[in-house]
Amino acid sequence: MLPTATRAGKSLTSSSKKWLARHFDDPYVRQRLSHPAQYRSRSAFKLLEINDRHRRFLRAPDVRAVVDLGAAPGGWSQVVAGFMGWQGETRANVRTMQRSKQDDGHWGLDLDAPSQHWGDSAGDADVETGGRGVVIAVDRLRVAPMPGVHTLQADFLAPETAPMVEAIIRAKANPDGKADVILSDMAANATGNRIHDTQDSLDICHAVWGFTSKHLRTATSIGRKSGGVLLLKHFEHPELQQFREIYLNPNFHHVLYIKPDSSRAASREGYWLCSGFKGVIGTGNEGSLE
Ligand SMILES: C[S@@+](CC[C@H](N)C(=O)[O-])C[C@H]1O[C@@H](n2cnc3c(N)ncnc32)[C@H](O)[C@@H]1O
Repeated sequence: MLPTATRAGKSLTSSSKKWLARHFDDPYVRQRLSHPAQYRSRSAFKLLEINDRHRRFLRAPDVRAVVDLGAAPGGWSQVVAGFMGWQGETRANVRTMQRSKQDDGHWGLDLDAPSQHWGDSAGDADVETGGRGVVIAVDRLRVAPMPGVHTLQADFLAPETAPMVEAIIRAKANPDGKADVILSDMAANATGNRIHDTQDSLDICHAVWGFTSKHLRTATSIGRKSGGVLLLKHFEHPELQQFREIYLNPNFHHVLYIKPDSSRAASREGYWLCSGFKGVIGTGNEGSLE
């Protein structure tokens, strides 16, 4: 069935109509809408593809703390929580999704509902099955609760956010305040101005790197040479390439550029999959596994 927005096409501008036509023609959007996991976003397929093709870093049984930055509406968090053995949607969420699906046929989530800053799914756990570890989902937008995922609605570029994320990691049975995997799918709204958009992407990459240098577990502490993984979205540009050379290449055993098939060809986005974190001297996160 066509989404309500499409059925109400008369009130849309021609560019919105074109966007909707492209959107619902997209095989990954179709896959999302029919997939039994009810992924909240098309982006979920990017993470599944990256994980399947490259080292299956999310499947390692020693992964017990994952930070998902730019998590809304929650597709990546769903994928990770699934790998950690968390299953199901909270009953309240299923109701919200069913209602929203009827209402807008789009994301399937009520993003305007009141925010749950320190969301703990335990109270809604009647449809979930228990997994191991925790996913911490951070976004400026609300991420509706799901089993195994703790949500924080905050701007990651604000200085007070990183300490809040660290506090959640510590509170969730990781007293060292460190995560095994850090994912960032954060992207500022594109303006079309190349200089502006490049600067936004650089700002995000710097903020994520600042957090990673202090809070990603090292390969040494995990005991695996490929342990300690950062997946970082960025926009392709020579300045971003420089960022990679200065901050990522020296501090990880492997850094791989990935443009998933599921990423739209017209988009300048790409991902760096960085594995085997060596630790950074002077951040309190030293150590290497040579
Ligand atoms: C492509 S979407 C992420 C999709 C998500 N990975 C999923 O699978 O559902 C990018 C997200 O980054 C978020 N974002 C952008 N800048 C941010 C910031 N400074 N702090 C927090 N979130 C941010 C946006 O709100 C948006 O939800």
